[in-house]
Amino acid sequence: MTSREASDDGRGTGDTGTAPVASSPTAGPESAPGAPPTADAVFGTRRPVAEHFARILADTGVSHGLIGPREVPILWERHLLNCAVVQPAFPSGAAVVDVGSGAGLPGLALAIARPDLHLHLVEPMLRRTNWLSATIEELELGNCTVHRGRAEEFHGSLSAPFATARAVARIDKLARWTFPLLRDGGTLVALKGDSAAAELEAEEKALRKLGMTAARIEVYGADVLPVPTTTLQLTIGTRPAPRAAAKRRTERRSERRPDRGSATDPQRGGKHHPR
Ligand SMILES: C[S@@+](CC[C@H](N)C(=O)[O-])C[C@H]1O[C@@H](n2cnc3c(N)ncnc32)[C@H](O)[C@@H]1O
Repeated sequence: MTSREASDDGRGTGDTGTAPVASSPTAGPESAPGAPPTADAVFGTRRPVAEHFARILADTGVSHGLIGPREVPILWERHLLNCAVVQPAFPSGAAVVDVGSGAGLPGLALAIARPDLHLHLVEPMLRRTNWLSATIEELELGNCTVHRGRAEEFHGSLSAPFATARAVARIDKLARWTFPLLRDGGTLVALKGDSAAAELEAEEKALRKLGMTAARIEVYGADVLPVPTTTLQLTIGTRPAPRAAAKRRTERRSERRPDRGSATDPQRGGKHHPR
């Protein structure tokens, strides 16, 4: 991401169209590096689509400021493979919310590798959502939906059994943003790298308060990448329905204060029931 784009959320520009991605008007396309032989093991028959995505990233991904030009030579290892190797974390047919998708990482890499998944790409910046929509169209991906906005804005309206994110926020903040997007028993698969164990240790108490019931660290791609991808996977429990939760809170309160019943409770001695 460029620093200019980092402070520009694109709102209020009135630009709701789809950005062209096939070629950049201002810069010549950077040439995407060829796919390494390991791409076959990760993308299988979808390798040509992954190669097409690599070309788009190297061209309009750079000229639209979604990735830096210095990322181009390392597109496969650092981005496409780094993200797509995580695919075993998701069971067949699962819906996955990618929070802070940016240039479609990990969302589009997963959608390409696994056409059985449905990826919901959540991203607040207009320039990025336009680029994502145009890229999805160009790659003819039928298993992606783009949602423009911050993750918090979708609490209560978007939910899935899985969420994922890479390079978006520390795990405690990410959990606050993503747990409400998970169905009961759902799992956040956060691509974290070396910081996974330290972040979990530092935030475990806070994460349990937020509803985490299990956590594990899984490493993917050791056979295909010089630096494999480390994920922190946090599973949440079953949340009580809002009405049941409110009832339970009321019961707990009156258990704690047995001398204080309701205003019309003869035990309470309120004005409706003078002694
Ligand atoms: C450093 S970029 C990472 C992009 C991509 N995940 C990757 O690994 O290349 C962080 C992204 O998170 C997005 N973001 C920041 N806050 C967010 C929020 N509250 N909800 C959803 N996305 C957010 C930003 O707009 C940006 O695209």
